[in-house]
Amino acid sequence: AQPHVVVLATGGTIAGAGASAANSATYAAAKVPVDKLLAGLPELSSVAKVSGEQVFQIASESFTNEHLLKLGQRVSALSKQPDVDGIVITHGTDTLEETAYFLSLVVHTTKPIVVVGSMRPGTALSADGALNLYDAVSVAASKDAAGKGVLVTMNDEIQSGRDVSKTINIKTEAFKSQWGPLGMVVEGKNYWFRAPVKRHTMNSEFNIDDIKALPAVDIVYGYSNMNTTGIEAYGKAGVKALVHAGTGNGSVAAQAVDSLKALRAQGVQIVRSARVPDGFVLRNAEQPDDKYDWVVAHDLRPQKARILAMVALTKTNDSKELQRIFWEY
Ligand SMILES: NC(=O)CC[C@H](N)C(=O)O
Repeated sequence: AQPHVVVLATGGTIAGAGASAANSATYAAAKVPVDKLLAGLPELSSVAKVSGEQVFQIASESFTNEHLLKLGQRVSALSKQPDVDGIVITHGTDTLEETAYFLSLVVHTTKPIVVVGSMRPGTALSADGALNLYDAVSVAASKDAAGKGVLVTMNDEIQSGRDVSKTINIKTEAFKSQWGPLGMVVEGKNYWFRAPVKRHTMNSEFNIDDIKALPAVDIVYGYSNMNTTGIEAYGKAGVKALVHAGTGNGSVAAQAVDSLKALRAQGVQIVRSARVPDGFVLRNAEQPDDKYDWVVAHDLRPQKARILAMVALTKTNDSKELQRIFWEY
């Protein structure tokens, strides 16, 4: 029998519609319902038995923690169904990487989970959504995609949901990872070149089935002439961890160091990340993390560090444990 793939639709440009075929950038996201998306792609029937569910119909910049929890719970429930072989999530590209990383941390399954979006609406010339979705379904339907964590199929590539980020807001070649794609998908066949080594899905100590709420974790951005208003406001608002998107190797302005130390003294976890797109933050370089009891974000960009900090804080508020988790995931 054909593999059964469930497509969970959440909105984004892959469900977008513009006024004319020349509108590649000006259009409304989250318009086309999942049934119509699937009906427009009859080629899927040769790859898998596909069923669709409309979970949300939103632009991904409006995703909240409640959306993450609801989606995670649905993916987890489906992954336990013996009649489901793989799951695809259609998603806006703006925060797609955050959702993909979240799912890779909390869903316990070896079944393929693939998150997919598009850069142009289906109404545009050279729309990319149809092929991206076809690739997502074919990867989700394939046995060789099992146990590789949550994947992202964009632009013929199979990326690790942990590593990949949106790097440009115009071209279809938008999703990149400094560590490279895991493989490519061409005409329904997967070509693998590497596998992730960080803990995910079946090997994660976190499980969506045990997570009822996510703690408040926010991000402050580092820049010259930085002021400390934001740091202090987040502290007053009761944030549980604050991610600092530092300059260079996660460096922190002197006045911000004082504010962050004061927050740490109140029990807030400080996660030192970097605003540069690539590389990774070294512990005790640029700032004495041991002395200040701060955590470094390893190679996670600020928005991904926020996701991991939220998930980790559901289990521990010990800074040494948090740092271990940041090295391992
Ligand atoms: N290319 C896109 O999907 C961007 C559309 C919208 N801002 C979203 O993220 O949902």
